Amino acid sequence: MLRWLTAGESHGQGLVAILEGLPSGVRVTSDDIAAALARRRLGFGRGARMKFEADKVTMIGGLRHGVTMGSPVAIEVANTEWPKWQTVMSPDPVDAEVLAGQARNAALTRPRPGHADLVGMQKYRVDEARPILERASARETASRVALGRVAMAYLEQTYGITIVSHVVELGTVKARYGLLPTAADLPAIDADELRCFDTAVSGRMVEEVKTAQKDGDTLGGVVEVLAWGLPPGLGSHIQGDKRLDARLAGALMGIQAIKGVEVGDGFELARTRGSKAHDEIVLGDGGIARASHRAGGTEGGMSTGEVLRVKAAMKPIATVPRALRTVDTSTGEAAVAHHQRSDVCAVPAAGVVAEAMVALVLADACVEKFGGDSVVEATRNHRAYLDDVAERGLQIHD
Ligand SMILES: Cc1cc2nc3c(=O)[nH]c(=O)nc-3n(C[C@H](O)[C@H](O)[C@H](O)COP(=O)(O)O)c2cc1C
Ligand SMILES: C=C(O[C@@H]1CC(C(=O)O)=C[C@@H](OP(=O)(O)O)[C@H]1O)C(=O)O
Repeated sequence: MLRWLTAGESHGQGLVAILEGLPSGVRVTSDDIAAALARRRLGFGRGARMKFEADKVTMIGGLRHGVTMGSPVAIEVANTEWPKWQTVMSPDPVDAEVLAGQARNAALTRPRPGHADLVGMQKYRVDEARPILERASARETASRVALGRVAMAYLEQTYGITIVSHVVELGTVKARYGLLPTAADLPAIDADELRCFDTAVSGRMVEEVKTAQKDGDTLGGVVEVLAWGLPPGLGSHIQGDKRLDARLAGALMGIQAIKGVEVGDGFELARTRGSKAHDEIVLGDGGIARASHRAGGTEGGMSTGEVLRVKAAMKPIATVPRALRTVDTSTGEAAVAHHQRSDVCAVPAAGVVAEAMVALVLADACVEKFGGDSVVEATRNHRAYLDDVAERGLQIHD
């Protein structure tokens, strides 16, 4: 079993992340992780903080000379903003007079609709939103992307699995494309830092963000994560919590602001008759084949061996510049929500986080299916399983 955990606040000293259960022999470096973190900062419409803050990565444990040892991988992502916040966010007590002189310490008593502020104040018995928003903030996703990069290295090197995300909807703009059969078919387009594989559509998405920004508004959208090279049989039908689709949905919904998940043609299938909804099993050139790919790569809670396709819907950013109505909890009077600098749109970044979560779930399912304390052992188990499926005439030929 793979286990992961993160800690740290948005304006704290840094984030820490631990991943336990990977075999030895996975090659990954702090540069690989820094590159993954750099991708998460991209996307047109992100706020000023993305420009002036750097993600400083330190590998704390689990690796030696760029190779995992089988021990827990521990990563620190330092917040380079920390010097400005070290009094306000000090873990140790700070003199009240010193704190009073800090503008950053002003009590946040005008909770933002759509963020964790109000319910967090109710639940954790605090009189302002700072202790809540610090952890609710999607800054935390940097630590999950760091772990996801390690999981991706394991998936690529052991099983040849590739994972990619792209933006399929941003505000009212939709991207249209056919099903991409292999990762190699992806055009290498990252237009205007919007990870959308259709340049024309990317341009319209950028305009959508600019217009929202001009209007003092924010945007959400939909990202899709695709994974190639999965073996059949990851996950299981035998218990709800073992189902691969359930595990993917839980992990994607665990990303800040994700409000919907779809596997394959999900919601569209609900509107389609059974005769048109399922992927018929037919005789292809080499043996068994599928006539279509609507299910998105899972059946019965197990990977089918086809391209995995999952979508995640992100609601618009909660910190709306043209601030929304709220109540000032210190006076009990009507007010507008507190607003600081903020992202207008973080959909492409959410795609990078979604990739990381898919990688962690798939890595967990692979560890469960193929075991092995080293990459060599896991690779051998994987090969033997695929050979057996092929010998029994059950391999899918697309
Ligand atoms: C990559 C990313 C960046 C985000 N940036 C912001 C932001 O700048 N301002 C904001 O108010 N919310 C932002 N959010 C959304 C909030 O983190 C989220 O709305 C909040 O944690 C409340 O959780 P909920 O939306 O799931 O209810 C971001 C989310 C993600 C995934
Ligand atoms: C810091 C990151 O995202 C932050 C996520 C976030 C939120 O409320 O979720 C609010 C913003 O923080 P701040 O208000 O300090 O500018 C984003 O910048 C990051 O992704 O690294």
